[in-house]
Amino acid sequence: MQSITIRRPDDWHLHLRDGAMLEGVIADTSRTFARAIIMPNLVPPVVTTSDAAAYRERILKALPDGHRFQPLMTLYLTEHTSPDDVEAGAESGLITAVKLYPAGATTNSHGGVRDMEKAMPVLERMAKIGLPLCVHGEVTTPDVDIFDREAVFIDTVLDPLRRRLPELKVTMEHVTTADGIDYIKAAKGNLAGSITTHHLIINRNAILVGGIRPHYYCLPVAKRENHRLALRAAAVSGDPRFFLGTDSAPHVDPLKECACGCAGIYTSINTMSCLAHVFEEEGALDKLEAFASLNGPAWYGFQPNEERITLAKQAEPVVFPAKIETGAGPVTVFDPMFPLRWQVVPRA
Ligand SMILES: NC(=O)N[C@@H](CC(=O)O)C(=O)O
Ligand SMILES: [Zn+2]
Ligand SMILES: [Zn+2]
Repeated sequence: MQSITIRRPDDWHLHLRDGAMLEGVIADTSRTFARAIIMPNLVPPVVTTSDAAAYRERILKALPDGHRFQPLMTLYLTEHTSPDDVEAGAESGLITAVKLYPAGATTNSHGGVRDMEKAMPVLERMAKIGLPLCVHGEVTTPDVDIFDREAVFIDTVLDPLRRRLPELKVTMEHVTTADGIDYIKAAKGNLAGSITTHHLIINRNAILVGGIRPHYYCLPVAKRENHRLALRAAAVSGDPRFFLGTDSAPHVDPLKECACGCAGIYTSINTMSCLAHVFEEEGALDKLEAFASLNGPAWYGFQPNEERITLAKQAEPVVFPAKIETGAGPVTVFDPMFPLRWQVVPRA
């Protein structure tokens, strides 16, 4: 049987939500991942250091017995965020990054930033203390086509910001375009990108061909095939600027299967199986560890995990549930549309 052993992976972009949903999903991450950057787009969002401390406690309380997992907390950047609060959070080790959501860009982002000028004092402080900014890189102006929003964000928001504050460390999260990959590769430093599992597997046809399929709808929306291929090439390249951020984003099925469905794909439970498949297909299983376990910690200034996990290739397809049941309701699991054979060997 073929198998591969890598350092325990981390997830550098994860939505755990709160309450019954948090309790229903956390084990799917903590079973496999040692750490994750936790997105702050709750309702209401995690905006202050004390909000983040309280949310961290709720996450730790929801952890199943015997699971060791470190939530890395982020703050949701608003036009009123206090630079001193951010600095205090970073100093204490509680805060790993600050998250920029352009207002209206995605789920629960209405309180995000409208006028970048108003966020400059916080961004300047972050540049000074070396705290990374994570960005949802899409413009929200209605005249920009939804498939172009990432590329236009790079030109009109990200590049001007990086020219103005070259010392600021920026993570372009869930990169979905060749434009994003090229922009990161061309940067002289202080820029990296996370890539999701699902964007390595689906292109926009998955959402629209043969009927509208809400469980393949997420933001940034999946793009054309040439973009998917560019993401794959970057992910399997070993280039330290690219790493895994699953963006696993659970919504209960009724909120996805309706006239105006939420954006988000749930991949926590089968991400490593999907990734091993993708990396094997690309002839790059030897680069899986860099993507899932080494590049992320190096970028965020952590040591890689000492513990290892083993993935074993099974003769028969590995079956994941079509849905998980949570106290908040059922959540459909990402279906990669091919049989999965790689399985994380359970801890002894
Ligand atoms: N990715 C998504 O489609 N949805 C995320 C928000 C986000 O990461 O943009 C969510 O919170 O549901
Ligand atoms: Zn996002
Ligand atoms: Zn996200």
